[in-house]
Amino acid sequence: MAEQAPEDRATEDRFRHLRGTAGEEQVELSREERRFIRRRSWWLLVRLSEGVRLKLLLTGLAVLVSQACQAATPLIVAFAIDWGLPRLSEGQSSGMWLPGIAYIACAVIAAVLIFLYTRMTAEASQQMLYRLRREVFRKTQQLSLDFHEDYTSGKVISRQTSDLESLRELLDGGVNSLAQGLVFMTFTAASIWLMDWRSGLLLVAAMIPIALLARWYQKNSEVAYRRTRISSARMIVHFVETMTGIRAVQAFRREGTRSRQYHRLAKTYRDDMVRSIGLFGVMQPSLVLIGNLTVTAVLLWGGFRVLDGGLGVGVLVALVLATKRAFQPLDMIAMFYNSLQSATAALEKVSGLLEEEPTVTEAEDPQHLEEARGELEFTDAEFRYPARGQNDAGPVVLQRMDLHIPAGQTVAVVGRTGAGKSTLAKLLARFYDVSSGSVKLDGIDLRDLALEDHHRHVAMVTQEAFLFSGSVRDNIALGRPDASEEEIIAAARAVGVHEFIEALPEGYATDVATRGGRLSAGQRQLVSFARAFLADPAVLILDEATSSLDLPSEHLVQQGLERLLGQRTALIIAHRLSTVAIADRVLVVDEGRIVEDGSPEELIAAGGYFARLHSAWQNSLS
Ligand SMILES: Nc1ncnc2c1ncn2[C@@H]1O[C@H](COP(=O)(O)OP(=O)(O)OP(=O)(O)O)[C@@H](O)[C@H]1O
Repeated sequence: MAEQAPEDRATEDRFRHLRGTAGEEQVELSREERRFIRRRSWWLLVRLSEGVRLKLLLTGLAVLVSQACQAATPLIVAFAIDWGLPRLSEGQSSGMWLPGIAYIACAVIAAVLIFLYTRMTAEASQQMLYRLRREVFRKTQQLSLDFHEDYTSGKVISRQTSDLESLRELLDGGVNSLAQGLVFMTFTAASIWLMDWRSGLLLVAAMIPIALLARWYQKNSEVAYRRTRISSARMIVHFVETMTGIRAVQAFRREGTRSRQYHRLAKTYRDDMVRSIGLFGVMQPSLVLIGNLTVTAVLLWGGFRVLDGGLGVGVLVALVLATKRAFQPLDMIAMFYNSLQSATAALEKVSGLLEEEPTVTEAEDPQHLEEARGELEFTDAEFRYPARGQNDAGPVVLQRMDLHIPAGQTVAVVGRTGAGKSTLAKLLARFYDVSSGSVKLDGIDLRDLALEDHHRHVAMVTQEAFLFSGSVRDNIALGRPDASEEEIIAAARAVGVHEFIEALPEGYATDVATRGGRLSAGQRQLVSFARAFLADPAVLILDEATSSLDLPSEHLVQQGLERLLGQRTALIIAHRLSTVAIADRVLVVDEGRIVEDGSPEELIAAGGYFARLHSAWQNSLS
């Protein structure tokens, strides 16, 4: 698999609890767990760098040469003072122009290379982020419904936004600063060694406390940043949930409670961030202090040696300059380290998400079905909802069901809430696969049917009748973007929504998200019927929720529905008995079993659950 680091089976089993998004909230990790997750994260980065590696190499080279040029400047100063000045005083002009030309050449080369590598880094890092954004989007769209029902859109949003932002900070500026800083420090340190090895020793001594400090920071900030990723995701989840459920929030006056919960989450995030940045706040000044103490030591020791005549003044000036400059990049490196820790925590989460695999997949060698009649068959079909992250699946929701629906039949499914009606629809739409037994369309097991053919032949119109921002026309043509204007209008006419659309401010071109294009629940339902009509599937599944409709529009929807059904096979999760009237057959589902099956008249005559439901409905009408 392209998205996974190559590893053996034993490792796979040992770290099952960290696979994919499982264990995402675990903050403290053992050494081995840490290594496993790190490997996955770095593997992702390596994969993303495909195609830009040459650019990265050239960037590295450009950084190397430009920093060498910059590090050479103190040497040129020393050369100018100790070699150039005496010659100049003897009247030789070469004492001035030789160091002058060398200095200018170094400055120009460095400037040109800095321009080049800044550009190349931006191109390489943006290319990597572009790939990652696309991958995260593609993956989250691909993942089956069980993943989304468990993971929530808030978490996906936090992966796609705040986590990728952390990575952007690192790739955009961080890597550049690190390469620049390291190369600059190495060259400057080398030039110090060349000028005076004793001062070089002081520099090496300074590396000891720096290494200890870095170790301390890494250990602590890793955990701290992991915490910030978790608290940031929780905050975003709460925000997204509140906004998507804003109607319920306002209807039940939950604003205060939701705000208080959000404040708590935002406070935790703030505290986690302060803790992480606080660690950086200790490391950075400590580095500056170590740097300044080293400069003082070089100055003092060098000063005494100048007095003794053991060191030239020019060399001492160059040494102090170089030592000061050698520590300058530490600031940048520390910042890099900080963004590295933050990005690594983000990368852990993103690489986990990319490791997830859809549970509903296409067979290796799928069967094709050009034209479908629409015959459906459930054989010994049992279903449990998968319990993600746990070993056992949930309780049995559908109990070994046998059901045959001939092509063209309209079947209404009724039953108590939680009986398993929607589950039946979800299995037909292949949002899930049965746990055992089979579901077949025209004799082909849905698991063996090519996904494209399944999508073409089986369409589901959901309760929410979701419309995407864009024109009414585009919304109708969702399942068949190549449909002609005439076909779109014909579909709208068929379900009886054409006149209404024509009356909109810009007709079919009206944007459904704008004020003039905002549609009522019934109108949205009709547009979604037109969409399904245009897609022309052999099997239509309707999870209808029309309780919000007033009577006239309910009548309109009813008419639209009848025209939509036509000769298709239809499974209607019926919440209103007026819909059941148009069904050829009614199934009463209870606790995952079909307990009554027959025409509406037969079931009324039989005097069971459906008969009671029907008489209650009759009473409510009279
Ligand atoms: N994603 C899920 N994960 C786990 N259990 C689920 C999930 N969705 C539904 N269930 C459970 O499966 C059972 C059947 O649910 P289903 O949605 O099919 O009922 P329904 O008959 O359509 O109910 P309603 O009329 O209220 O929509 C219920 O007990 C429910 O709690």
